[in-house]
Amino acid sequence: MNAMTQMPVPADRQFPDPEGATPMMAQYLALRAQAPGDALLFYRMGDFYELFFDDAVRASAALDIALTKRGEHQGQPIQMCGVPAAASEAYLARLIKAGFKVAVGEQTEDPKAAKARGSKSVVNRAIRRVVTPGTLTEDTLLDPRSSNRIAALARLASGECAIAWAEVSTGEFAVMLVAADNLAAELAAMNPVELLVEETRFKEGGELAPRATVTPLARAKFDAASAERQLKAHFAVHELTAYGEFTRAERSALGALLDYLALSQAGAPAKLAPPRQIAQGSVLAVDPATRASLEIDRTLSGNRAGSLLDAIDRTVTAPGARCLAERLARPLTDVVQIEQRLDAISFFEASSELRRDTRERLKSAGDPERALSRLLLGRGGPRDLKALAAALAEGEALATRILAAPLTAPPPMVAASLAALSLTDKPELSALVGDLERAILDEPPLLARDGGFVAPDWRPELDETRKLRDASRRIVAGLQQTYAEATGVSGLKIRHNNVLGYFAEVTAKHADALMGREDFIHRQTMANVVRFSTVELADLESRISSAGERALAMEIEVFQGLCQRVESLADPVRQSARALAELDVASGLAEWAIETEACRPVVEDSSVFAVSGGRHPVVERALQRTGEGRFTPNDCMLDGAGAAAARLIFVTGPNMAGKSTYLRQNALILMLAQAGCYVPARSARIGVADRLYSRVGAADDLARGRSTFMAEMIEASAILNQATGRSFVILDEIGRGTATFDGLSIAWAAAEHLHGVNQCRALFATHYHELTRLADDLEAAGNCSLKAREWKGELVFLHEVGPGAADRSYGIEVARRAGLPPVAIRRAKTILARLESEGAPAAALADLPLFALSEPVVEARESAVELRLSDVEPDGLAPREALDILYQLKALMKNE
Ligand SMILES: Nc1ncnc2c1ncn2[C@@H]1O[C@H](COP(=O)(O)OP(=O)(O)OP(=O)(O)O)[C@@H](O)[C@H]1O
Repeated sequence: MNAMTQMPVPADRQFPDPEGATPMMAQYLALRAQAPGDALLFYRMGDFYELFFDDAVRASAALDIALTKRGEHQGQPIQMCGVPAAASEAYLARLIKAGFKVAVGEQTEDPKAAKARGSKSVVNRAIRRVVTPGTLTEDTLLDPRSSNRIAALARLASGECAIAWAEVSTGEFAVMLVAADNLAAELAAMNPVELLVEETRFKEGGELAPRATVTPLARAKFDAASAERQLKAHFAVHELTAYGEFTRAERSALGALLDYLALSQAGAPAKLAPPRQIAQGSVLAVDPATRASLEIDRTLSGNRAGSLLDAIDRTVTAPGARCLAERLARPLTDVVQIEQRLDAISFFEASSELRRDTRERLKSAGDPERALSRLLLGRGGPRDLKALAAALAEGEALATRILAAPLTAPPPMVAASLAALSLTDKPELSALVGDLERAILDEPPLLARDGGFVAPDWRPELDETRKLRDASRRIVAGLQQTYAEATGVSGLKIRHNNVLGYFAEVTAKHADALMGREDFIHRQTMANVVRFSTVELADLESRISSAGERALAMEIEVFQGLCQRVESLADPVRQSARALAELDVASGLAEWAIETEACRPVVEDSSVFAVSGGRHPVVERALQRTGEGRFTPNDCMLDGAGAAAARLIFVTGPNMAGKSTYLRQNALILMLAQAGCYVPARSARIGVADRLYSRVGAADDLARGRSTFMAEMIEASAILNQATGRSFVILDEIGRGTATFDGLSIAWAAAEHLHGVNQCRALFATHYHELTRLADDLEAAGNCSLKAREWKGELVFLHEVGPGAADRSYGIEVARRAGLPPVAIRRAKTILARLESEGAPAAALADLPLFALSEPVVEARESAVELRLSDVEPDGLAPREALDILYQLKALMKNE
């Protein structure tokens, strides 16, 4: 979502006052006043949702539908547009995507009941929900493979900050304290679609979470004391300590979020799990710039294809895909937890048969998490019930299959999943699954509203009523024949509509045959046909409709009964759904590991980073796909303590040799290892990092008014200010965006700072060869370089990392390959030769980066004669041409 789509509707819009309004318009304006100002109001009128006034203007423009008028209010025409209720989800989806919120006002009584109160009364209506990006539950509106979080940010005057977040569709509800300078990193990890902030912090919210819709709330909503009351009431506990010791900021964030969810669900708040408190520092901090530059879940251009997540995702279910995305978004720092995840992968890696069976079974598990949440919110249907039953039954079968495998005992994480999935020790859940399977037809309709989903044999009374209804229908069908014979009109038809009920219909020319008869009562004459009712038909009609109504009422009762049972077992159902997702992730990662020869990393509490044969999973895949050759694996050895290896390594080498790839692949390996995944390497020993930073060629951040160089410096200063001895940093060509000496000085100082002050593990790619000399002076710094070779006049990149600094950059060769005009290439070679041949006459020249243009070169302007000569290829000249050129040169000399 971009900045343009944020809050397109100001909260303080004015609607007309109700003075002089028709009763319906008065009701509309009352509802409009209740709805949040920044939301559009969908006002249900029969089969349509109508929008009026400013709402109509905005919605008709956003949806590209006709803007019309309906009557007048206070002498002004009322603008109106509408969408059919049956297709409203598609329109909602488009509005939400465009950054709107929508309050849905429904009819809360039967129009007949309103009529009974008097002919002028208006059908009662109420706002049933406010649809916002963060409170969606509909499958059609959600991306099945990504989570849909809503977060609230509380910042106290004391500086204490907390973020609470929830996933309405799964019931997740959590909170964590966050250091102010980590807010952006945490929000990037969480990736909420909607962020609630105090109204005075609206702008800051947009900066912290540029991809979210930012919703400003009144300051009072963040009041910690009322938050505590609300939380206690919601979870029906005396003390919140049951769930943890929450600080004021945490309570404030949780309360604001809960309140918003309750309001958006119009008093029927989402069924959330009790708040989970996430410890600070339990997650590898990765700031938004790093996350973006490493292309974790989407590429810099915003696509999932080409990201790390896309490269390693072999999950077969939507909840599995969401769980994997979550792990990559929040890699861990706790070695024990990481090891547990790795154990689960190893378990599935060990047996290909078990892995295949597991993945096969999971494919039919569906998305029980989201089905459950829809049912809990009263928005589910029979299909959701059936989906839950299928998932739970599949889970049970899977647990039995895995436990029966002739393997070593499953590791703790897998064992916990199997325990959650087993139904043998959960009689109530098991009975529910059995009942759901028997009670609901195999392919039930989406909604319960129209019935037709309860299986035969489930309720004998229902079967009886249905039989009655069907028998009456058969009698009606039989009557057509009887009436045709009795009247002698063979074309007589029995039809049905909502106004007349069942009636006999004949063409106009046969009407007389029925008109005179007592048993046929004339009801309607149309252009071509005439309609009659009979006592018999009326009687059957009432029998059919009352049987139908009774059958529907029974079906709804069955549905509600089953929903209540699901609700009372929501916790174990949720745990089973989670277990399926985790088994999907573990077996999927094992599949990926085998397919790509990834290895299990040794993860430890140390400052070592030792990777042998490391690869970049995305670049490798791209090379395979395009058939451009094999990826060259490379080692990387760092030690924050400076004992086993250098802690800071300068990476040099020609352009295009693979420096950026090398830097990124090591950052990705660290991230994957801490997320509890295997890593693309022959072997890896990874000391857990607290923060990961990557400064790799920032693009212009013009939207926020920052030049490339400014953006680069902001990121670099964050790193130098925040990186600790346990952090891991990759820096790519820092300082290149400014004048040479400035750039070199900045790079130099940054390297010294990282080495001496931050003392973190760092890879530092640079074209400033002067920097490589630092490796001799700094006790724990080293050099490595990517090799290239000239072969038959062509430059060949080996993509191989070796010790020591690069000797040459081959920049001009790369420029030639890129198609710079030959004359410019020749010119560049001349300048380079001059720069190199002058050795070190002055400090300034000596300190020049090897291959950048700079001021002294501009002074060394060539004469016209020299320029003309440099274009001459003597071997290709005929004697006559050579003579001509000599004359030209003499003329040029005269002019100079
Ligand atoms: N280890 C490798 N094995 C095979 N090909 C590689 C390897 N590393 C990089 N490449 C290929 O080389 C291309 C250039 O790599 P990369 O962008 O990392 O170079 P660079 O040295 O950072 O270049 P520059 O200095 O111009 O930014 C990649 O797109 C990739 O196709």
